[in-house]
Amino acid sequence: MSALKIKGLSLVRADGVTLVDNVDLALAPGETLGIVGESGSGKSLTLRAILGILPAGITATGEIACTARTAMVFQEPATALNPTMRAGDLVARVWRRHHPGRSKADALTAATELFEQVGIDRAADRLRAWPHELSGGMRQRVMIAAALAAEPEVLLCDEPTTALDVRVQAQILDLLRDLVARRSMAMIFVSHDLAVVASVSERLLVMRRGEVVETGVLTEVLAAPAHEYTAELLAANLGRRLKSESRESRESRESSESLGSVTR
Ligand SMILES: Nc1ncnc2c1ncn2[C@@H]1O[C@H](COP(=O)(O)OP(=O)(O)OP(=O)(O)O)[C@@H](O)[C@H]1O
Repeated sequence: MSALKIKGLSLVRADGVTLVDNVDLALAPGETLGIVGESGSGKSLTLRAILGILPAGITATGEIACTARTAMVFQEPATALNPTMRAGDLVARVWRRHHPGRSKADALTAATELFEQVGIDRAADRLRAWPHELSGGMRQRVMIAAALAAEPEVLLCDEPTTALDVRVQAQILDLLRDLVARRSMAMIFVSHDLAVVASVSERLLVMRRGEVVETGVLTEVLAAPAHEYTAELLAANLGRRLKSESRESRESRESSESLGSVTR
């Protein structure tokens, strides 16, 4: 049984331009699916269609069957968080919406526990922080805590690490992997970055210009991409990794050389 099944989803702009074309997708309970594709390929709109929050003027046709509770983590925690609401209140508010009749005190206790689960230290203090007092990584942890407050069975993540530096990005990816495993939650993770998607996904779906060009088990797609575009993404990714590896080895050589000159 699928937690989510999409059949023939098309999204069309008011002027008749097709933005997403005949997308099929299925997600089993507990499964992680990565959607990769260049900017404008229709990844975000597909997620928005699942949640029923399409921008005005875009019409959907096709079928979306979703029996699971869903919650979304957006790309930009700086703008997605309400600047006039303390971090704890934001999470507590989402929790209360999903636990009607429970007290504000219960909600704050739940928010503290959620902060701890997403690795926010000094959780009780941080509940009172304003978004602008938190780092980008901490803000994204708050957004994840708010999503978890809805107790989702499917977590939808739209470029959740793109605005973060590489070190913090790795921490958030670790956190998501851990949460998905601990909660047996399914996840759809969207990014333009194949390496990022590959680090959290069991299955991969490749989109280009609104169409699905390839889908399959991640390791199989990476080992033998069937579509030229997937092969291009893979080659670009390998190239980038090689470049960053050679930069790291140059930097570590330089730092050991400068260490050598100090000790000499
Ligand atoms: N509100 C909107 N009104 C009209 N067109 C839109 C709207 N939002 C997105 N589009 C168009 O739909 C197409 C798909 O956009 P979408 O945001 O889903 O792409 P994406 O793959 O998520 O890329 P990105 O990572 O840049 O967001 C693009 O051509 C985009 O310009």
